[in-house]
Amino acid sequence: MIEATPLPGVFQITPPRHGDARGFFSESWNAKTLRNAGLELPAFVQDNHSMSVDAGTVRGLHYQSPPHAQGKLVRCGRGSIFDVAVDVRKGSPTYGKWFGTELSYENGRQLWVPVGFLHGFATLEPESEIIYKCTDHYAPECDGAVRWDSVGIDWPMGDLEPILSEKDRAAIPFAEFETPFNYED
Ligand SMILES: Cc1cn([C@H]2C[C@H](O)[C@@H](COP(=O)(O)OP(=O)(O)O[C@H]3O[C@H](C)C(=O)[C@H](O)[C@H]3O)O2)c(=O)[nH]c1=O
Repeated sequence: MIEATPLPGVFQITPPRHGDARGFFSESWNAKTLRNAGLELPAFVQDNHSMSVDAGTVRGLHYQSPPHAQGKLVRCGRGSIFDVAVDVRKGSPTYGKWFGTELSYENGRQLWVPVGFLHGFATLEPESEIIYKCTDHYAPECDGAVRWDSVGIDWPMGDLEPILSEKDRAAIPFAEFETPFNYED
């Protein structure tokens, strides 16, 4: 159900699915179940849902700086994505290191991305949807972006042409990024 990753603090979570002749039921998030499994997540205050029409859509690498930094619990409701977290906590032993994993409707896997990490994803199928819980509200004045292709992430895009927003096309390279996050926070 809960798997550690090479980035301390980032976890993969796969809630059980109860199948029957109609399909399945799953508690996609249950604070008590996670607490009993040893994972205490901060409170969530906002749910987001985005749909990307084409495979190869890249959203990220994004963050919100303090005082509205966000932890995110990400899942894929339709299709599949390659979801990535990058450690950007000054002083962290894994600073600049990334972890990526496939989240899909099929595998039901989720990724917990704590405060202090960049988050981004690439869609692997058309009309892929992500649904994610955030630990702080949207604060455009705190919104930041780092170029998706400037961290050395091994995106599984194959020959897909990346589709980016204007904001993401104009994002700064990681080498110029000054993180607002500290490891001991
Ligand atoms: C994030 C956000 C956006 N918006 C509005 C602002 C724009 O008018 C529109 C699209 O925003 P944006 O292009 O920033 O959306 P994404 O590129 O999907 O950004 C998100 O994608 C990456 C992967 C993330 O982890 C963040 O949650 C977030 O940065 O939605 C809102 O109204 N509320 C929000 O919380």
